[in-house]
Amino acid sequence: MAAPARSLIPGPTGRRLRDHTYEYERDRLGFLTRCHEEFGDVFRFSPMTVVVGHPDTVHDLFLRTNVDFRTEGSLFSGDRTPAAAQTRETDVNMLARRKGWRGVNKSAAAAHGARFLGHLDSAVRDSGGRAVEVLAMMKEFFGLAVADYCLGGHGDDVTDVAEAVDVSAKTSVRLMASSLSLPRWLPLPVVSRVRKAERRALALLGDVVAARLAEPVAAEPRDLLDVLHAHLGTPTGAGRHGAHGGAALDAVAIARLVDVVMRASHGVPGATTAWALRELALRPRHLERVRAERDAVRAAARGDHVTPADLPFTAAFVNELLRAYPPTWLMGRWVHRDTTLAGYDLRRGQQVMASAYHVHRDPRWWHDPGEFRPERWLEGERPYEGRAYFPFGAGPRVCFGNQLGLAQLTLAIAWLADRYDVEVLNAAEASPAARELLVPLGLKARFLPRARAG
Ligand code: HEM
Repeated sequence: MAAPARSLIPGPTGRRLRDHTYEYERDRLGFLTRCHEEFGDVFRFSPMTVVVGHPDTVHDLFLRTNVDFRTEGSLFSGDRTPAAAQTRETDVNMLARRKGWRGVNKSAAAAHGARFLGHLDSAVRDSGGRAVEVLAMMKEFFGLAVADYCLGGHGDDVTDVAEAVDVSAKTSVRLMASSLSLPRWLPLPVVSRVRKAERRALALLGDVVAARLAEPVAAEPRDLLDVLHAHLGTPTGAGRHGAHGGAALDAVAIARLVDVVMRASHGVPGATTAWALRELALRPRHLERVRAERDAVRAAARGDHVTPADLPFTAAFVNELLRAYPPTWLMGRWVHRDTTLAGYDLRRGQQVMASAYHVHRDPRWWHDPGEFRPERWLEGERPYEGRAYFPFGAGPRVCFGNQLGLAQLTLAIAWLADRYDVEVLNAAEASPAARELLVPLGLKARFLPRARAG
């Protein structure tokens, strides 16, 4: 017989919540490391926040999402009945996954891949050899790239949407980054700014969606919008997760889904590219291998036609970046109904967090986790025990763009290393900053064209 669940979760005591929050805000990674060492794989950070650190528990949490746990719905949808809005968003999201997965990952990704490096080329050229903030530059570039993937083409309307989503995501960061949950309905100036930016992004997106829906359905989807267009009118609640009748997929739901995709990926691949440039600057032997691999493809007379499969070292380098510096380092779920996890009782409304950063560096599951070693991914065996690697999350809400993200990162890093000498001005100082994403804060670089680029 299973042991009864315990209700008392260990954790720092004796101080008021505010003190722990202060300590956490001063050094988020260090605070969680210390709690983990002292209290083990399940600890309480505040009465409403629990942190889990064992990979099996993390996966249990992820796999039970949409049933016992929920991801946060759109915070800023303007809807005052969050539960209903969340159910609707979950249904639409799950429908897009069921119907669009194949198209999203193959046909639309191939069409997008052909345009992707052109966007990167313009972004780097625009910097004109001047020192730039790498994070800002890469965030903007990937924002445009994801807009292209979702909406296709280079039209001004797509650029306007990318900019509006960028403003909306940046405005909301102040709320999202707060470790204290603010009631979203409070009439605070920051909440109304967030809502205004969100409404503008949705209005622009609505125009692009309406224009596309007026066209005939494309035979081969060129982008995510084509995939969704083909399923206009499909009931969203018909699947396993839609227990609420499921209104038909309509233009509003499509615009919101595209908005979610663009906002969920905001800054994420950009952060990993910034880490890549920092690591390549600190470890020239990795740079040499990335370049040698790209040269080998050229020598095999395939010129510029290169796929991630041609670049195994660069792909391993990307895996190692996502291990050592997972951009979405802390993932959370809300308890949707009273339940148990890892033998502890949880109450509806509590939040459960899992740190990929800590699991990815736990010596119980990894050899030499402190070493940055891409080769570990090329040695034949999986380089970790169990389920100790989850830079994209897992379960029904696993990252929507995981394959796309890996392909984009591998190609972008190989392309940059091949075409440019990237002079990083402060690689050693830009150490991990655990904000809403894990980033090398303040990283600056100059992109100088290489004489020998092909
Ligand atoms: C370095 C690349 C990327 C990383 C590391 C990453 C990571 C993640 C993570 C950790 C989650 C949360 C998963 C969970 O809670 O279980 C997530 C969600 C998501 N990602 Fe990504 N992501 C990346 C790129 C992208 C791209 C390029 C797109 C868009 C095409 C994208 C779209 C999404 C969406 C829509 C969600 C929300 C899924 C949902 O709530 O159902 N991501 N991503």
